[in-house]
Amino acid sequence: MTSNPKRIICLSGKRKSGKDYIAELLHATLVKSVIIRISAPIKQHWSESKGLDMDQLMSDGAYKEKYRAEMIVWGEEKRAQDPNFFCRSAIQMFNGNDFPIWIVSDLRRETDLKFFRNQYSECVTCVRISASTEARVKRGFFYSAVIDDSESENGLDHIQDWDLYIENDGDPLLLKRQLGRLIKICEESC
Ligand SMILES: Nc1ncnc2c1ncn2[C@@H]1O[C@H](COP(=O)(O)OP(=O)(O)OP(=O)(O)O)[C@@H](O)[C@H]1O
Ligand SMILES: C[C@@](O)(CCOP(=O)(O)O)CC(=O)O
Repeated sequence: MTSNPKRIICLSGKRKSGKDYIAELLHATLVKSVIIRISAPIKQHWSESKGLDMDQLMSDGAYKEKYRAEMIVWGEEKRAQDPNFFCRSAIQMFNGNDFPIWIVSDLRRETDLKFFRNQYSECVTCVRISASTEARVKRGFFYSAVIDDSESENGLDHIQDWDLYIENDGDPLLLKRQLGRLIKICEESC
């Protein structure tokens, strides 16, 4: 029987706020961690059914932006049948139960937040990452109503009880200090 996970860090924030960047920084320090990407099963389905490049869909380049709106629609159809489908699939896909620390890199919807807070209430830390529009634009963000006014981007805007907030506007010292708090929480849990 597995006693994992010991700690789950759930990251949320708008696109280009730095969720993946921060997930990677945490993962590099926390040797017993795995990054779980809720979007990965969606991208896997898209790469397989449409012949798209999975590596590019998973990366931070412009390629995935071409397909984002369509992937959102497809994902929402699946979620309407089973809201937790992608959370469960992603945990399985990344072999979550083999790792004590999970870094969930992309909470976007209230159903995602509730899934982790309800299923793993004793060990979950939910983090909201923010970045100025200016910083996000420098990282490749451009406004598109169909994406940026949708639940995928705004589904967690109303949440007030985040366990921790991270400002990721490009100040490396501030970021280091904020990540230090998360790393401590993880180390104390193992
Ligand atoms: N603090 C930072 N310093 C330097 N580069 C950064 C920082 N934060 C993010 N970036 C860069 O900005 C780009 C976008 O960041 P990232 O992919 O982490 O955002 P995201 O929130 O995961 O976006 P998306 O929702 O589109 O996946 C990446 O190229 C990343 O390396
Ligand atoms: C389609 C979608 O999963 C793409 C997310 O890609 P990323 O986390 O921004 O790399 C967004 C969504 O599910 O709403």
